[in-house]
Formats: sequence, C-alpha cells, structure tokens
Amino acid sequence: MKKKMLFLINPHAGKSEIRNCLLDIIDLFTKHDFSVTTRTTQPSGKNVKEGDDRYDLIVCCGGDGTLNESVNGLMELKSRPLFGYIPTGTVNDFATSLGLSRNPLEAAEAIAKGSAFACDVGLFNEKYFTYIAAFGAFTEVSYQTPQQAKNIFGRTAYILEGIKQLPNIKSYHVSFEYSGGKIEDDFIFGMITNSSSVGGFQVNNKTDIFMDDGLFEVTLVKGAKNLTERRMIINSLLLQEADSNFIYTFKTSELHIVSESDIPWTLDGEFGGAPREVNITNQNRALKIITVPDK
Ligand SMILES: Nc1ncnc2c1ncn2[C@@H]1O[C@H](COP(=O)(O)OP(=O)(O)OP(=O)(O)O)[C@@H](O)[C@H]1O
Repeated sequence: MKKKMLFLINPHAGKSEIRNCLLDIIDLFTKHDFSVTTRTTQPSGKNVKEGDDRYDLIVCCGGDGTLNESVNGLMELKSRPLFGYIPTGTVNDFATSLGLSRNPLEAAEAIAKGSAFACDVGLFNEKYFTYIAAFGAFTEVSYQTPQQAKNIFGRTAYILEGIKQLPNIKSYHVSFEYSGGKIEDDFIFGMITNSSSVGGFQVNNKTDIFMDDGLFEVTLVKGAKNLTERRMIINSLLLQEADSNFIYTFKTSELHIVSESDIPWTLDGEFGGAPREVNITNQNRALKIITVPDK
C-alpha cells in the first residue's frame, strides 16, 4: 500500500527557490511510492490540521517559522506521523544541526530513503520549539529583521542587526530554577537550546550536544555594570568563550523562569510572547524526524 504523505509548502520562504524544483520533488516522492497531498502554508493559518494524523508522514518545506509552526501542529495530533523537513529558509539552524541538505532535491531524496531519528522537542508554556528559546540581546534580530533584508543579505542581515542593537542592550532581573539549583541575577541574554547551531553559527563544545538526550543546553549572560564589563562580555560572546564571571552554562531537562518585567522571547527565531513566568520542559525524543540514511 502507498504511504500517505502530507507535503506542506511555504512558497515564500527564503528566496522562494523551491518554486524551481517543486514538481521534481513531488515526482521524486511519487516514484518512491508515496501518495502525496500538497498544502501551501498560509501566513496566519494553522498548517497542520485536526485529522492530519491519518498521514504516515508530514513533510514541511520552508524556513524556521514554517518548521516551528508545523512541529507545533504535529505535536498536537493524537498520533504523530513521521516528520520530514526540506529547509528553504535563510538560516535553518535545526537543519544544520541534523545535517540536512540545503539542496531541496537532495533533502527530499533523504526523506524518501532516510530513517527516523527521535529528536527532543522543547515545551515553552503551551508552545513547542525545536532548537531555541531565547530572550534579550540579539534575540529580537531574527524576528525583527524584515523578510526582504533577510532574503537579500542572508546571514549578514542578522549580524548587522545584532551590531545595531549593541548600544541598547537592556538587562532583566530573572530567576532560573532548574534540576541543578537556582540562579537569580540581572541578565542581558539567555538561551535554552537543543541544537549545535544557533543563528547560523556553530555552538561551542558541539561534540557534547545531543539532540535526543532529554537535556537542554542553557547559556545565560549577566548584565554589565560599566562600559569595560560590557566590552568584555561582547568580546567573550563574539569569541564564544564562556567567561564564568559573566556567563553561566549548564544542562537541564526543565526550567522554571520568573522575571520582574515582561521579557520578549524568541522561539525558533519567531516571536514567542512576553510572559513573566515560563515553564520549559524537554519532551524527550518526541519528534520522529527523517534524517539522511547513514545518520
Ligand atoms: N502562502 C504564503 N504566502 C505568503 N507568505 C507566507 C505564506 N505562508 C507562510 N508565509 C510567511 O512566510 C514567512 C517566512 O516563513 P519562514 O520563517 O518559514 O521562512 P524564512 O523567514 O525565509 O526563513 P528563516 O525564518 O529560516 O529565516 C512567514 O512570515 C510566514 O508567515
């Protein structure tokens, strides 16, 4: 019997390159015995709908926003189909971490031939994220950089926006309760990740990061008291050197976060709301994603 595939396509992600090879991709899936149902994503709509658990496989094609929205929909289904991802966005950290091809046809072929990898997913209050939940400096960059600028400048647009923000870095008083203890301080930045690539850059100690170990990697950067400290913090961030005077790093499977003021969060590069209280839990191996055959 043919395997039923729901193929979600964001025609506007990245530079819309997918349009040039869409028919080839559908043809490839059909040749591999999939019965393909296509659905284009809509800007404000829910891509995955109730009843989509009748499919054996849901494949989405788009950037980080499409990925996040599709995974959120899939996680809500009663029984979760396998998941495939064809990355066509600007940065695609999740795809980089999983070793997925940036060539859409190659990525599609890997989905047709590959095997499932059970990957951790983060739950941030009621929303899921695949690779990052973050607040503070730099984090507004990914969802505030206009789509047109991202398309023209790609990765450079993120860096330019980040540098533009440096003089306005604001700190937040936050407490983090996790499996290893509690930290309370003023922070300019915090990220909870499940990925070895963030913002298009490889994260330090990549070999120590597993996407199926039930643990997040947490990085918190303290606020600076003066200009010299600020410069030191920026330097250690740029050089990716964790300086224990300013930067905390630890692993945990859950976090309870309370802040004194509203903090805008980013989830997988999209705006995630500004709650003062956040519960984050690792949904160990909850997403069965198809990766390249030898992975
Ligand atoms: N059918 C559609 N028509 C127009 N816009 C759409 C459609 N479907 C989704 N979008 C919009 O496309 C935008 C881009 O989505 P996505 O984040 O997947 O790609 P990207 O921004 O190019 O990639 P990245 O986030 O990795 O940089 C989102 O703002 C989404 O609302």
